[in-house]
Amino acid sequence: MPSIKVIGAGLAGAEAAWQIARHGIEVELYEMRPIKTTPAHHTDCFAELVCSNSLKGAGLENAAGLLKEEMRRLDSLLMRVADQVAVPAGGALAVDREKFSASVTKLLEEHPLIHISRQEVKDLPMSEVAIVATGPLTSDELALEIQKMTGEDALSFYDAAAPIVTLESINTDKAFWASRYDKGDPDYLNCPMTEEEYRNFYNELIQAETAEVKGFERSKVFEGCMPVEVMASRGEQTLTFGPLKPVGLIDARTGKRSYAVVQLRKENREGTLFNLVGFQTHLKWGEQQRVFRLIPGLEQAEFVRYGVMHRNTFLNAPKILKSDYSLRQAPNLFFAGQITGVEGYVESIASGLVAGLNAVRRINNQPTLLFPAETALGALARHLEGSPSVNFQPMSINYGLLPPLEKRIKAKKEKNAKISERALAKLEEFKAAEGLS
Ligand SMILES: Cc1cc2nc3c(=O)[nH]c(=O)nc-3n(C[C@H](O)[C@H](O)[C@H](O)COP(=O)(O)OP(=O)(O)OC[C@H]3O[C@@H](n4cnc5c(N)ncnc54)[C@H](O)[C@@H]3O)c2cc1C
Repeated sequence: MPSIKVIGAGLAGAEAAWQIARHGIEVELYEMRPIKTTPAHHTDCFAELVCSNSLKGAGLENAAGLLKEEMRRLDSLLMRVADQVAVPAGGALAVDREKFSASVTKLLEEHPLIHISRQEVKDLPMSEVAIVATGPLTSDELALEIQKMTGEDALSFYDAAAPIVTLESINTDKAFWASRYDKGDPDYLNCPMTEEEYRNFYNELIQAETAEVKGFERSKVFEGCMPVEVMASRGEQTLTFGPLKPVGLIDARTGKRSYAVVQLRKENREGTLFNLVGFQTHLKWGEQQRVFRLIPGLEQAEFVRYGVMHRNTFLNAPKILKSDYSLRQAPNLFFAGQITGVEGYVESIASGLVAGLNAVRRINNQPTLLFPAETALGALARHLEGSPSVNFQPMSINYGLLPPLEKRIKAKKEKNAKISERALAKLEEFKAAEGLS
């Protein structure tokens, strides 16, 4: 009996394994947890939701809702289980995370065609048909293998996030509302610094203790999400030409420009939370509180989230993958999930579904599938071809062709429902033509 290897039983791998098995093909499913875990996972279950329990919008007038509906129509296991364990969440599909992953695990474990090995895979299977779905936290050794194989020297990057503070804890006697050059509404809160205050802040910042991030190298951070302390270490004035630049920010109360300004931007619609713009950081949490409270106006700041940094492994998909999720240089090897550059739970599951179907096609010597561009699945797959909205940055790659659809969704719900209707009709046509059930 031919079989297909699936490496990683996260969201993409679990869905891919199911799709393969339901086509009557044996699956060897490899998962390294609990023998080796990742910094984000907490359980040994498959398809663990590592952070939020939301699978985004449920309605058909939004892109994520359409993507989920298309998956249901292709007998997605994860969608079926999600619907069974849904919890009330307004217009979103949210799930009981424990029931969700426990149920997926049980169904895969009980499937007669799925053989599970709890072990870390360290080599890429080159001769047989296989899917790599090891996620943004792919184990180091395998990541190195992928890097060697693809020749990419930019497989692994680090994402950093800025801290968030409450509005009520900001001293608005010191901070002032304005947007740079008075463009648009004065939506930012600005904390002005004198030269002395800046120097004091700068000296504390460059000496503050950072949290340890295994394997972190400064060279592997995108300029766009460079931690503030790393940027500061380039020179005393770097921040005043970067996130703390004072140009175009005049405090109406004094009519003057300050030596440096820290800007805070609304984090939520209610405007009760603000993030420190450009303050991505991996300082220790206690140090974040100590140093950032030196900023005038933030002396009493209450931090609802501290800045964090995590590894994010992904491929330069437009360069090395085909839009059927296979590797250009090794067509039997497919990639799925966040490692391909897709962002989010739902998108990871969807890529696993399509990669699973295509691996089946490959082993049966049939041409692989390319879903029509009008469908959400087709739009998602096209991010692999490097459609214009795709750039080589983690967490910024969305649906490829879907943003225009999403824009239209905002404009008119009814119109969007029609777009979705057409997408689903196209999907049904495609299913019939390709003999998909
Ligand atoms: C910290 C964090 C928070 C996130 N929060 C959200 C969120 O709230 N909402 C959202 O939509 N998206 C979120 N994402 C993004 C993304 O949707 C998830 O990471 C998603 O789980 C990706 O699915 P995946 O299948 O690609 O990877 P995963 O679900 O991570 O699955 C990969 C699996 O492969 C296993 N594995 C790794 N290496 C090996 C190996 N060598 N051998 C065997 N097994 C291996 C891992 O143990 C894991 O089980 C988050 C990502 C991170 C890192």
